[in-house]
Amino acid sequence: MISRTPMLQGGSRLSKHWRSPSTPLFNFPHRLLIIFKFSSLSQAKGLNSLDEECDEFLPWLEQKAGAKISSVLSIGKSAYGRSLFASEIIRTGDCILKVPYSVQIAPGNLLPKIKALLSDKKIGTVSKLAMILLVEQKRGQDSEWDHYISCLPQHGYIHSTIFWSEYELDLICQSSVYQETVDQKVTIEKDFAAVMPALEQFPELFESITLKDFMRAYFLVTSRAWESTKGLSLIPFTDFMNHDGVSNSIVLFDEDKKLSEVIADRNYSPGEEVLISYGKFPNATLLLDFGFTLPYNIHDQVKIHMNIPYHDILREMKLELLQQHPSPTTKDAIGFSCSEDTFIIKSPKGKGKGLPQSLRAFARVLCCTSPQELSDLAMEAAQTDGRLARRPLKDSRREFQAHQMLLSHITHLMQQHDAAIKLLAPVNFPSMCDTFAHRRQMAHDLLTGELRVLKSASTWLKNYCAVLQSTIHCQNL
Ligand SMILES: C[S@@+](CC[C@H](N)C(=O)[O-])C[C@H]1O[C@@H](n2cnc3c(N)ncnc32)[C@H](O)[C@@H]1O
Repeated sequence: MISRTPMLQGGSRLSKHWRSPSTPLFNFPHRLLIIFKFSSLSQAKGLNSLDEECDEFLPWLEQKAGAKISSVLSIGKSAYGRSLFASEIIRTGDCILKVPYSVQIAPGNLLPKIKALLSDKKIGTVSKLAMILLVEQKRGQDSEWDHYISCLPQHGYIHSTIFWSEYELDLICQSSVYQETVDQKVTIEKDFAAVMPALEQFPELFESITLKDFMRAYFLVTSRAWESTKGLSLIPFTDFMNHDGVSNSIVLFDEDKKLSEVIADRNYSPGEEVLISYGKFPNATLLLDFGFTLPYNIHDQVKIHMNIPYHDILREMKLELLQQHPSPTTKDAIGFSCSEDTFIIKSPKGKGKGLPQSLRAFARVLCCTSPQELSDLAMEAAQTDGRLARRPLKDSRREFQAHQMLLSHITHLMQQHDAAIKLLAPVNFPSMCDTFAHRRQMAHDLLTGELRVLKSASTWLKNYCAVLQSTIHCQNL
């Protein structure tokens, strides 16, 4: 989520931005063991047990910070792994935790000798943070972060698609996540190659660290770090909070007080799992960067690619026209800019159709059949705000053809998604191993979410085409 400003964003009162021992020292009132009342998500998932492995975590972190971090939250286990639970009544607007920057892990924490080796601009901040995790992990109990590092999930609990087998990945080959996963793995491999000199120079710190270890560390960063104006950082304790797609609580950064904090967006009873929003992420992002999906994600979207075919004799002219009149850059849910032939269809909100202007403009250009039609588009752009084919074409017949072409492209994608989803059923086959069943379920969530978005775009296009058809019919009378 990192380089893409995920858990990394926010919007807030503060600065604005974008994840053992057994003595029960816990600040968890014993009465809660008896009076847990679960509701909402935690109830639905039937959860919360005390996390004894983490009993000493909060006292350790508070001691390290020299400050109280939270008096209303306790660490427990939920269906989503570790999580934070209300240990007292929490009311909307309460500040539930404050984590000083001094106990956050940022690339600046790298040992100076390693920092110098990693100064190469090609090595991203995610990889640098990953290196810190690897160094600290290697130091074991000698590490000042041992309490934290030993609480981080191990391989078996990680389900990002970068860890999926080829067979598992094939389940989602209809989704852009497939290619994004391939690309992400290439990036990680390149970064691993780039950090190799550091690994080799300090065998005492990095001996026997494999690409798989590096990938896990990389994933831990993408799934648990936040980006703020001060850069990327892992925020212990805060990163035990799980994601709720409709929560309005986000992690806030107070530059003056040099701390991160979270404000409750609703009331919680003791024992309830306290959730935050990592960002308005579609399942595609949740799956790749965090290794989970939501069964129904209101932020779902579909990335589609459309090209001007090589056999189109107007191809060069069309490309030139599109380059001269670029549409506003398409951004995906996490603010990543998409290339000119990639378009994002979103879940429609309110009256919105979810289809981006840029895609409709592209379709209008694509459907031009003569140089004259193309120069009409250029003229129209010059007469308005300079954007190409932003408004409906004056010629309803051409407008109809462009949207009909879009409709048939989307219909084709729907058929492919539909077929892929059918192959996934039944999702919970008794003989399937847990990991595979879980990943199939996530593939199912991803593809059904994308299909839902495609269907709503298709419905809008059908209606629009029907209106255009009747206009053409009237004009012909
Ligand atoms: C920032 S960490 C949260 C703490 C984490 N549960 C743990 O055990 O340390 C993010 C990870 O929690 C899990 N997670 C968070 N929200 C989830 C959700 N709504 N559904 C399923 N898994 C979730 C995913 O494994 C994700 O990679």
